[in-house]
Amino acid sequence: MTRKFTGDRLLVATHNRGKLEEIAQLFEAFGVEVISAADLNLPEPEETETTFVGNARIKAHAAAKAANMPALADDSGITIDALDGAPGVYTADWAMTPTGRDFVKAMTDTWAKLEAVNAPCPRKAQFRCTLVLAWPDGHDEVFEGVMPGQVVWPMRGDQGHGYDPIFQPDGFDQTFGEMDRWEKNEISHRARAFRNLMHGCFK
Ligand SMILES: O=c1nc[nH]c2c1ncn2[C@H]1C[C@H](O)[C@@H](COP(=O)(O)OP(=O)(O)OP(=O)(O)O)O1
Ligand SMILES: [Mg+2]
Repeated sequence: MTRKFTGDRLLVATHNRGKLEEIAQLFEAFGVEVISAADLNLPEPEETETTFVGNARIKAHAAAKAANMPALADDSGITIDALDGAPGVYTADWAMTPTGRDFVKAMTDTWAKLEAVNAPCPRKAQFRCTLVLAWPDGHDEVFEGVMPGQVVWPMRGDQGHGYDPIFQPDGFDQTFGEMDRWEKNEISHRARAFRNLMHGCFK
């Protein structure tokens, strides 16, 4: 039996503003208010696992225990076919520089890697999201969402966050970076995982 969430406030175990805004907007329609681990000054645990679900579990359980309330974590990233699924769980790491995250650099490097292997077009890729809802007693529920598409160049659009300007979802002419936040939030990997979460853990 899937455990239900019955509160009207939920802790979201993320330090990523872009993600938080999307998750808050998704919950808004259901009357659930979200607070983030960053707002509560909770520490950012190290993501030492090699899978999305493993890292989502680390973040969700750490926050649920620290705040003694249920917590939702999102671990996500892009998998690119011609790069054998990279960057995958290392999507955020590809943006790391000595002075913090630089996604223009990450997108430029990603494109250079695709050119280097002479990847045929379209350069198929998937955005993936794993959501873990964890309770302080150690129970958790896991939900996933995938949005297939292609990596495009040059970057297009200044909406969204992360790798949005180089990801064009299948069935659309715009990149995630060109879509307004409502549009992206209807079709994204995160929206798809969220729908599964609502079916599983909410009434
Ligand atoms: O919708 C998205 N649009 C563009 N890029 C995205 C998206 N969703 C994930 N991404 C990228 C950003 C980050 O480089 C990585 C997630 O890494 P991930 O560890 O799950 O998140 P994070 O470190 O940014 O925040 P936190 O761990 O505190 O939730 O994938
Ligand atoms: Mg992270």
